[in-house]
Amino acid sequence: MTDTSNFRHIDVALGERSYPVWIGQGLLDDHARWRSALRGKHVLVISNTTVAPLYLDRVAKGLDGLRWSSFLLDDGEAHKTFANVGLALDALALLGATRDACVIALGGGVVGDLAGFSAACWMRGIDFIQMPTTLLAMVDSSVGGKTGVNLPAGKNLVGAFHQPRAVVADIDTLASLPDREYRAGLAEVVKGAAIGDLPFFEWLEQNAEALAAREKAPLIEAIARKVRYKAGVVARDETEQGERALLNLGHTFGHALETAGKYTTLLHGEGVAVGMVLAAQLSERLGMSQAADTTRLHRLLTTLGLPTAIPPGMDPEQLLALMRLDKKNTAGTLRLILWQGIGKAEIIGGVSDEAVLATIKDALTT
Ligand SMILES: NC(=O)c1ccc[n+]([C@@H]2O[C@H](COP(=O)([O-])OP(=O)(O)OC[C@H]3O[C@@H](n4cnc5c(N)ncnc54)[C@H](O)[C@@H]3O)[C@@H](O)[C@H]2O)c1
Ligand SMILES: O=C(O)C(=O)C[C@@H](O)[C@H](O)[C@H](O)COP(=O)(O)O
Ligand SMILES: [Zn+2]
Repeated sequence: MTDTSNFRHIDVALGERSYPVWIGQGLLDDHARWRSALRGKHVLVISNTTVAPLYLDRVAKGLDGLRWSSFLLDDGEAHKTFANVGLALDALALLGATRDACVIALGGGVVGDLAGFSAACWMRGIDFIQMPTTLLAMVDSSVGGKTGVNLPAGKNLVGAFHQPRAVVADIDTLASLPDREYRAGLAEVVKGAAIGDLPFFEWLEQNAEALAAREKAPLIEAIARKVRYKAGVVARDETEQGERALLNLGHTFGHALETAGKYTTLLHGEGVAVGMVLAAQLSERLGMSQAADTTRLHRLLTTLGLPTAIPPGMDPEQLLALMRLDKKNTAGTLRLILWQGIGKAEIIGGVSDEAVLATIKDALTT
């Protein structure tokens, strides 16, 4: 059952489509709570071959009396593909899922993004519930309704905004999460603070060692603060007409680094960590921010055990070409989230290729 002392409830306020984010211990077994978000009789649980053996049984116990099946992805970013969306839709067809069916996404961000997109596509949109099992998915990907898949040409190039009905973040599942994945999740926590919450950034600096050591109290506090921050941004700008783009700090560089490394070199959160440092360095080059802020960002990421340097062997021109396919760009110009210092970010258009290339080349040589 849910341990109430560590329980948090945060709403994503979107009118009739508002939904709760429940954060706590034992939530996968709190069937009455999450079953309240189910409407029909059909459920497809989408997970992967690593997470399902660990946690699917606990979810399955809550599906008594329903018609349900599961669809398991192979593990890894390389499987966040259109082909797998097709197979997930086939699984919904085989189940006979009607419009009141629900998809449950049990896993990290890869599972959540693909499951959410499958739900958005089936019969032009059915319900889904996020059950994130990585730190990154708890603090970021399960909240806000960005769903989608990668193409060989780049990350997340196909997708839809489709909000979940509920987010069930059972932090007990983090016990089995490898350290490297845990640290990658912390990068998206730092991002939220770096964009728009100076007091949170200062709190992270004070609690960095405890967070790196996975201490429970600061961890719950960090998850809740990041989710509350993101929920506010999403409520104000659901479809990224303005402010929401700031959540992309570090991502134009980061996605290019992930794609260039064929998803085997850097995890998403690691790409975001390196990308935030590059965005800070580019901002300095353009006279928008101070070296002292870049140093603080660098120090916090390092204390949390995150990479801050471009992996060896990356080609600056290839990275720039990948950055040109970023969704924030407009005809002919690169638009990036740049940094004005801790807690302040801005979307800037017309960034020159020269400035981006010089930033990447400097980072590769220092
Ligand atoms: N939609 C959004 O707003 C959004 C936000 C951030 C990231 N993303 C996307 O999320 C993805 C990254 O998500 P991620 O970092 O969770 O990666 P992931 O989904 O690949 O999960 C990381 C690894 O941890 C394993 N795992 C998951 N839960 C586990 C557990 N409890 N115990 C043991 N192993 C576990 C997975 O099998 C995988 O190997 C990327 O595709 C990224 O683009 C989306
Ligand atoms: O929720 C958002 O908005 C984000 O940008 C969150 C990011 O951390 C996340 O990686 C997202 O998937 C990036 O989206 P994209 O629009 O750059 O594909
Ligand atoms: Zn991200």
